[in-house]
Amino acid sequence: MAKLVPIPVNRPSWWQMVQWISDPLSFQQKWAKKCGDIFLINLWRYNDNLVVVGSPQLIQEIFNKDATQFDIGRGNQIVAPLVGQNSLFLMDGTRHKRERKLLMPSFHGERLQTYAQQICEITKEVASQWQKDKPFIARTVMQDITLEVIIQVVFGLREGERYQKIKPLLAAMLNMIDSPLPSSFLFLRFLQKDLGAWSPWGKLKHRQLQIRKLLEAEIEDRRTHNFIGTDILSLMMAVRDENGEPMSDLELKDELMTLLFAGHETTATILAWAFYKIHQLPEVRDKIVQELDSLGEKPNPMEIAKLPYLNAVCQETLRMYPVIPVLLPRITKTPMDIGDYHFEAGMALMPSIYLVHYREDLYPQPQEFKPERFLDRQYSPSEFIPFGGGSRRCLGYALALLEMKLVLGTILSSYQLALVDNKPVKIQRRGLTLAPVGGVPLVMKSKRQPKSPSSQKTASLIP
Ligand code: HEM
Repeated sequence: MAKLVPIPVNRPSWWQMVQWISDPLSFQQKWAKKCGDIFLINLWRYNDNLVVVGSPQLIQEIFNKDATQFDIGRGNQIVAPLVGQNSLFLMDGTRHKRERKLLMPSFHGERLQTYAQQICEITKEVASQWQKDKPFIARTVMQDITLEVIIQVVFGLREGERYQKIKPLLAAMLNMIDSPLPSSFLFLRFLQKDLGAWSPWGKLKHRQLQIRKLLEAEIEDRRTHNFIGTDILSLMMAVRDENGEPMSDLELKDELMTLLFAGHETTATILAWAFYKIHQLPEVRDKIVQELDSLGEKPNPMEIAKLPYLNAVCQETLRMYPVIPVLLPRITKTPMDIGDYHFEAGMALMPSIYLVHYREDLYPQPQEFKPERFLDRQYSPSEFIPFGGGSRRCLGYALALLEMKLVLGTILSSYQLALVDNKPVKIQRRGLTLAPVGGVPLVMKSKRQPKSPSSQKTASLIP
């Protein structure tokens, strides 16, 4: 049987680019209805061979294929201006494999447990500044927490001049691409012109250079003083590959930028969505709080991380609100067949988190927030893909999930919060990510004491 090819979206490429930047989810929804699970898009002056894939079967085949059959780093040039050319995002083949092997131990196993207490303390410290009945923006506060987590966990920085400087610089750099119009700078390379410190691109590059200088000074300082801490930077400086080679300074700097960039925006955004849904649906909040109370007054952070309903709420939030619209593009190096489809060399395959997570056959009533679906059913690695899959699966997924649960658990057990108003919150592009418009305004109504387990019926906790 002759193989199929993806149906192209029959609109001008400039129109597709505008839609992709301004509202990538509606764009995908509309064209999936017309063309089915897989279609070809052409983004003006960026790439005319992009294939959006919404079928879990095809995505599983893509994940299963040997990574050497695709160029993935090459397809990620869009992040190069933010993280540098020596970032994991931009690597391919054996270089990518080696770098992942060097970085992976910092994000898994027992290492994670050592970060748990820090995450809870940072959360408590930030929340302690809230005043009763005074509104705050959930996304901003979450960014404060997640940036602090990255700075402490990755750099081991808690005080000092470098610490004071790096936080506002990074927040300012990312805030420069916080809505659709400025985000277009990332997609349109001809706009990336450094016309001095006052031009938008010049300003972004200037801030990036300042951050890189701070990172350079930190690495230098550690070398001079032979400092070895428990943070990720210390591990990165100590690891050796199978030939006994350490990571180069350029790699260290670019990977630090990568972790800063990939590790806190995403987690802050998903936490803001979680607070939104939890406070929109009182029954969800009540169930989480009951579950937290069942652990007693001062639970161990790793006990919080194991709570099943809290875990299901995090998964349902990740399902409903994909932080990025599609996974990293996998560019075919040679012509290849996947499922019933044939792809020529040079096609950029983009598994769509959004299309998969809103499939009626997998997630009945996908527009409804129903954490229970994750208690009732086990989803396969290509049916639930908030962190991607295969050889490029998110390096920080375990840290991100742990952070989500600990931040939610720490705050919900000690504070009664409420949404400032009941207006539905829309999704808007923020650089390469998708974030809630307005950032979810919340207000602290009162502090609360966790109830002792004996004063409640734990049997009724889980639906
Ligand atoms: C809720 C939070 C997060 C979400 C939703 C998320 C999502 C993703 C996704 C979808 C990818 C692409 C995977 C693919 O194409 O298969 C990715 C890659 C990556 N993420 Fe995350 N991420 C999160 C948090 C983090 C954190 C906390 C870190 C590190 C501190 C991190 C570091 C990375 C890195 C380094 C990559 C590139 C991996 C590679 O190319 O090999 N992410 N992430």
